[in-house]
Amino acid sequence: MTVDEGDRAGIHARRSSWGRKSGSWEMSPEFLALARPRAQRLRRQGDERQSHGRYPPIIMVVLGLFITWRICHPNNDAVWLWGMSVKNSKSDLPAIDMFVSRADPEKEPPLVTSNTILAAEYPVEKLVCYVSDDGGGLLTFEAMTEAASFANLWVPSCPTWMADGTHWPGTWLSPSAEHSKGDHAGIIQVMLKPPSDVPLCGTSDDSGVMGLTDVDIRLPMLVCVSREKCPGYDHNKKAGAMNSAIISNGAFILNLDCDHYIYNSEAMCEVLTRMIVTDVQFPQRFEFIDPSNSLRQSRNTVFFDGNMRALNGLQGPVYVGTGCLFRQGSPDPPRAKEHSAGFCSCCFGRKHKRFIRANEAHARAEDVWELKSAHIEGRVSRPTVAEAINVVSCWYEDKTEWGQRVGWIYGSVTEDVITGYQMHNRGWQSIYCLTKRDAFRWTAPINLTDRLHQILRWATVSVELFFSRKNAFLASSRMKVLQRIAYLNFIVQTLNVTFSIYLLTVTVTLCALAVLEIKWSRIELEEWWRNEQFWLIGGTNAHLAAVFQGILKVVVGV
Ligand SMILES: O=c1ccn([C@@H]2O[C@H](COP(=O)(O)OP(=O)(O)O[C@H]3O[C@H](CO)[C@@H](O)[C@H](O)[C@H]3O)[C@@H](O)[C@H]2O)c(=O)[nH]1
Ligand SMILES: [Mn+2]
Repeated sequence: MTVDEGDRAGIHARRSSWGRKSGSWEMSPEFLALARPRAQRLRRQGDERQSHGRYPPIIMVVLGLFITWRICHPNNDAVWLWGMSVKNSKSDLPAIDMFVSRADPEKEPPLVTSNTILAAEYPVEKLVCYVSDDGGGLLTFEAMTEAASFANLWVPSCPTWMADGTHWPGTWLSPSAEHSKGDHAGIIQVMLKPPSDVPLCGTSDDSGVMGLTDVDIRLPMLVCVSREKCPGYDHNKKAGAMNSAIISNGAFILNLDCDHYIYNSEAMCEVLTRMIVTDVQFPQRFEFIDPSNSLRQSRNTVFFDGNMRALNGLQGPVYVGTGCLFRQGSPDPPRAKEHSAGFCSCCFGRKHKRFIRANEAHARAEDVWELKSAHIEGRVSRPTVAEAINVVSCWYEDKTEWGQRVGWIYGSVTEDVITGYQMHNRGWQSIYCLTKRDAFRWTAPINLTDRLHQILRWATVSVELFFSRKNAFLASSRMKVLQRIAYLNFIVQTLNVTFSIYLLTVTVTLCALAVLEIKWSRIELEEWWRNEQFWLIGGTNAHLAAVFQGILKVVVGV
C-alpha cells in the first residue's frame, strides 16, 4: 500500500466507523485534517524506519553539509532555542489541561472545540480536555456524550459522578425544581477515561473494510464540569467557572472559548518543545470573513499583529481571554519564585501558606488527578469524589483569595484583561506567538448588536481599570514603564497648556449642559443617558447620512 493509499484508508476508516456508530456525524474537513496525522502516525513511522536504513551515507553527507553551513552562518539568537529543542523530545512534553468554557448552548457550537482538542497532535496521555458548562444546557451534555461515544469506540463505560451521588436527575431542558439553569448541583463527569500509557492499536473490526490495526486509537481524557449554581451566590461567570475547573495538576493550562477551535494540531507540541519558560498568547483568527459585512467582522489584525506583537519587546501581550497557554502551579512559594518563574506560577500557585484557605478546596481537588490512575484500577473512593465535587460548589471560593489574588480575577466584565494585568504587575512576562498556520481559529462573531456590546465591554474595562487601584500608574515597580503606558490604553495628544485648557473647558461645559438638561427636562439620569446614546448613534450614522443626502438633493437633485 502506498503512503497515499494509506492516507485515504486512514481517514475513511475512521470516518466510516464513526458514521456507523453515531448515525448522524458530519465531520468538518478541519476535523478530518486533524484526525489524519494520528491515524497515519504509526504507519509513517514504519516507512521512515525503512528508508532511513537504506540511505545512511546520503544522510551523513547532507548532515555534514548542513553543519558546515550552520557553522559558517551562526545565528546567536537561535542557539538557546536549538539547545531546548535538542533537549526536549515529545516524551518530555509536559501535561496540558485544556479548558473549554461554555455558557450559551445556542450561540456557541458545542462540539467543534472539544473535537479538535481530542484530535490534537499531542501525547494523548498528557492531554486532558475539560469542558466547563455554565449554561446548564442539556445540549452540551448530549453533545459531549455523543462526542465521547463516537470517538471512544473502545472504552466500555463512563462513570458519572454527581454532587448528590445519584445519576443525572432530570434534564435542564425541562428543568426540575433542583435542576434549572442558574440552580443546579455541581457536576464532574468523566466522558472519556484516561488513556493507557502504551499505544493501543485498533482491530480490523473497528473499521470494517479498512482496518485500524496499525493506528493508535487512544484518546485523551475528556471531562465535563459544571459549577454548582445557587440563587444568591454570584458564580462570577467565566472567571468563576475557570477557577472551579482547575481541578488537576497539568503543568500547563490552555483556555479556549467555545467559539474557538484548534486549527493547527501541532501548534502546542511545537511551542512546548521549544519554549517551556513563559506563557504564550496566540492570536485570535476568524474563520469566515464576509467581505460584504467587514464592518462588524473585522479581523482586528492591527490589534493582534501590531499592538500585541509589539508588546513582546516589553513584558508581553495582554491576556485576551482565549488561546492562551499558562504555566500552572509552581510548588514553591510564589514570592520566592516571582522573578524567575513563568507567567502564572503565582496566580495559579496553590501551595503557598498565604493561600491556605483557597488551598483547602483546591488541594483536595488534586485528588481528581489521582482519580485518573485510581480509576483504571477501579479504586475510586466515594470520599475522593466528594472532595472533588466540593471544588465545583458555589461556595468554594468564599473567604479565600481565589478571584481576588489567585486564579482568574473577579469583579470585572472582562476578567481576562484584569487577570493578565495582575500577572504583569507581578513582573511576569508573556509571549505573543505567531505560527505559520494559525494555532486556533474563531468562528466569526455574531450580529452587530453583540459585536457593539463586546466593544462596549472592552472599552468599559479600560475606563474601569483607569479609575481603580489597578491603574497602571499605581502598578508595582515590577511593571515596566512602557508596559504601563500600553495598559493605559489611550492616545495622548501633545498635552500642552492650550490643549489642556481647551479639553477642560469642553468637559466642564458638557457636564454643565448635562446637569441643565436633566434639570429642565425633569428626567432621571438613566433616561438622560439613554437619550444621549440615541443621539450619538443617530449623530454618527442617520444624521450624518442625512447631511450628505440633503446636500446632494440641493446640489444635483438626487
Ligand atoms: O457565565 C458565563 C458567561 C460566559 N462564559 C464563557 O466566557 C467566554 C466569553 O464570554 P462571551 O460572552 O462569549 O464574551 P466574548 O466577548 O465573546 O469574549 C471575549 O471577551 C471575554 C471577556 O473579556 C473573554 O473572557 C473571552 O475570552 C473573549 O473571547 C465564553 O466562552 C463563554 O462560554 C462562562 O463560562 N460563563
Ligand atoms: Mn464569545
